Amino acid sequence: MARIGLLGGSFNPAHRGHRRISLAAHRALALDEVWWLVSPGNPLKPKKGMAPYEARIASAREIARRAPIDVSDFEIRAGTRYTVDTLAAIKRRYPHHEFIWLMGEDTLPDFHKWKNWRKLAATVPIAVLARPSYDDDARAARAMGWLRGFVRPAAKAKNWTEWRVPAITFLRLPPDPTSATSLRASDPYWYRRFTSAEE
Ligand SMILES: Nc1ncnc2c1ncn2[C@@H]1O[C@H](COP(=O)(O)OP(=O)(O)OP(=O)(O)O)[C@@H](O)[C@H]1O
Ligand SMILES: O=C(O)c1ccc[n+]([C@@H]2O[C@H](COP(=O)([O-])O)[C@@H](O)[C@H]2O)c1
Repeated sequence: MARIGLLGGSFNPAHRGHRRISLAAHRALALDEVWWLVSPGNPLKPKKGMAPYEARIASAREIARRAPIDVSDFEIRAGTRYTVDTLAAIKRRYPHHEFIWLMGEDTLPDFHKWKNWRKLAATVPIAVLARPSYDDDARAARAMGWLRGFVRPAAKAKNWTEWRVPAITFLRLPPDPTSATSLRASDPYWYRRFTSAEE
């Protein structure tokens, strides 16, 4: 049974923060691998400003080099956009793997807007990864009203495969302030490096 952490994201572009949190989660959760699921399009984010898929996946491959991280276009192949659908499809496709959903603290305040988020939380355990300056918002998140009853101690996080779902744990990882938003602000045309000249 391979133990896989799934980090879904826009990766617009991928950055050092993604790599650091993935490596820290790899250790904290005793994972075999982290899979970066590069999203064809986050249903809650505007399309405007989203670089081509090809560039986002290429940037992810560059950042993930020589790490136990696999960059995946699973959502393109499965035709899924919503995480709850992706998780159902990935569990069907890999019945012998154990999966845990990884998400940064900044995604928790909007988690109650995700499609069937309670069902999602009942599909795989969730590990929330610390992100500088987002911890108060995360604790106060609307979804936490329901999820609070399912919190598991980070000290026992390596036992996640034994948890009955829903289960959510908060990992206090070394903080990394990097964000794709600030990278785009300093280099709006970053994706040109990754797209073919003909385009
Ligand atoms: N520095 C970081 N610390 C903790 N979690 C992070 C960090 N950067 C990204 N994440 C998490 O990784 C996942 C994918 O993030 P995403 O690709 O949206 O990058 P981002 O930097 O948050 O992008 P943007 O600034 O465009 O919103 C999300 O769950 C996000 O919370
Ligand atoms: O399923 C949903 O309704 C849903 C709504 C918003 C975001 N997500 C997922 O959350 C992950 C993080 O997205 P992002 O754009 O913040 O990097 C990515 O895998 C998205 O597909 C999923």
